[in-house]
Amino acid sequence: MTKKKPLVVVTRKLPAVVETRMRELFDARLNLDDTPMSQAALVEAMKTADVLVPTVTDKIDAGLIAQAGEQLRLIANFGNGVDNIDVASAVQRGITVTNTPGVLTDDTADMTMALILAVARRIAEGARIITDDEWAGWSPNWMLGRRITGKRLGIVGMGRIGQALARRAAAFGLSIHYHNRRRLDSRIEEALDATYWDSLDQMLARMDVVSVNCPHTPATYHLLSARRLKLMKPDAILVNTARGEIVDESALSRMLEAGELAGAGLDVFEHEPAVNPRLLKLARQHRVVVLPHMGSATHEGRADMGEKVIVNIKTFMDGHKPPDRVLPSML
Ligand SMILES: O=CC(=O)O
Repeated sequence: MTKKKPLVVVTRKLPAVVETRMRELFDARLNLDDTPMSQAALVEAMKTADVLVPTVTDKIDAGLIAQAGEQLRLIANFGNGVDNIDVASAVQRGITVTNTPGVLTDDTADMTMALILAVARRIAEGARIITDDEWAGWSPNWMLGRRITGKRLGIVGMGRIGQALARRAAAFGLSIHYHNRRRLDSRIEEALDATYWDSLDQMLARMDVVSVNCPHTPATYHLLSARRLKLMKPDAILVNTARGEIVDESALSRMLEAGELAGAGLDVFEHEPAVNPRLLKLARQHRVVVLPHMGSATHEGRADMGEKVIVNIKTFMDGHKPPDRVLPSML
């Protein structure tokens, strides 16, 4: 007798190659027109699915998890960050949670480096000048940015993405500094030629560029608070490709408006897809470069993320521990 295929509800449209494979392996309920699921549709999915595949745009909170049917055993997130899921509530209810680490490391590190360069070298502003037909010709004192070679980069969160950024930034001549919950193994630290700062406050005060690369958890919410942002040098740049909630956006806007910080590059925001109007104004004045949460957005990355989701579901359904299980203790 053939085993009944698990009912897998996917909340958003995924790459075609992923959806095709999901249809072969599972009783897959796909979101073909990619409209984000309503709360009612999410509740229905929780009540009927064996496996839910949400993304960063779905808030799977304790209230929703409390409505899960008995059969829901796995939430296989299409994404690395799991701050959209109340992992502790899920696990308490016997639901396993998985994510997609590793496959978006390089793409996100690339985008972080791109934002550092974009802010320091005024790339978005220069491109706009051309497309708005405002270029009157080259001149020695025009569109001057900041040299990044020889400057100090402070990485907040030295996991996979932080380390991938460190390798890229070193090639651009930046010296590498980091703050992390746990100090890296000395061999890794040496290979990266990275200086560890036990005190985030002290590191912030000495960096020319600060990059946020830690996960968003209750412990990192507003980690870059008004007080900490004020520690940064006025000619420093802040870049965030992790999660908007880690930086106090209002405090950051205030400092940029007051000229207490040179610039910022932001791929993520506190209330996505809404962007703080003050940040938008700053972006129009070219003191901030803003991007619409596209750090991991490559064709290859999305296909790889889908493959990870499939492997997690398949392994779990075959009765084994899925490779990317997330436990509350990891957060
Ligand atoms: O932001 C994207 C992710 O966490 O996968």
